[in-house]
Amino acid sequence: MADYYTTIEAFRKSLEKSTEFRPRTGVILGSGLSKIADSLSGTAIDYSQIQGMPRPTVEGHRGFLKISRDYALLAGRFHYYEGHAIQDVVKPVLLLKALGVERLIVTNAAGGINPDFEPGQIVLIRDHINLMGANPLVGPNNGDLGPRFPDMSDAYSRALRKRISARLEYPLKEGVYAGLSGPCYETPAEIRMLEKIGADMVGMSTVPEVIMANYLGMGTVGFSCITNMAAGILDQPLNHQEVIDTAARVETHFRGIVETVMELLASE
Ligand SMILES: O=P(O)(O)O[C@@H]1C[C@H](O)[C@@H](CO)O1
Ligand SMILES: Nc1nc2[nH]cnc2c(=O)[nH]1
Repeated sequence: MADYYTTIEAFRKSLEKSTEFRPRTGVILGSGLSKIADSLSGTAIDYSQIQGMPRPTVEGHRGFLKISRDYALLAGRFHYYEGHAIQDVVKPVLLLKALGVERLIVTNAAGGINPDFEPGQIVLIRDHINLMGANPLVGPNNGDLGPRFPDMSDAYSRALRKRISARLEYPLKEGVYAGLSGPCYETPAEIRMLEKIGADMVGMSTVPEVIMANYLGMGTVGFSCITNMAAGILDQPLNHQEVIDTAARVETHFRGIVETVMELLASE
């Protein structure tokens, strides 16, 4: 495994110069959702000012950290399909760890497989299926950071999900997120397979981040914004513009949910 301990220490040192905030809650914002970070007060730190932090290359991922007393928001993640090593894909989580974050909210844009879902809907992630073909924990393990064989049976904290559902005015549907490497969207046959193995939505991120967060002992919750129905469900082609447009259309609604959850976690 990459020397994650050294990476976390390097981030800690780099951030010491730019912020004194040490929030307990971290948020990783998915495609087209970075406006949430604009609307919060705090210090903005561009990834270019953080030593060792890669630059995002995908439209909708801007590449800055917004930090306040209670929250650290990352507007920009790294995807395996961009050509980043899987050890770099998890750098946002390592950065949050360096700040002392204990709870993580991950968000993403995803294609809906479950026919009960529709574009624009926000779904609470109950579990995931790792079909990335990679795992950030492969390699020698540093037992000071986490166990060799991490348990993944509560990777999306059941307790936190329960509290979130109780706090929101209406319950969110829950679903299983299948994480594939991308960058192709799926074929209709692949979507039929994913449905059979229990996936409700499909995307190209989140899974490596949640594996790392779970390994490092962060309580994690995740939200998918269903930006499109997955391939073959509707008789229409898929494209990233639709993903960005749908995320933009429901941004205020999504932001309301994420902010409520952030307040809930900060008040504990
Ligand atoms: O970063 P997320 O998972 O929100 O972005 C999804 C997956 C791809 O990057 C992109 C495909 O349109 O949206
Ligand atoms: N893999 C995948 N990722 C997405 N991100 C947003 N929509 C989709 C989709 O349909 N498939």
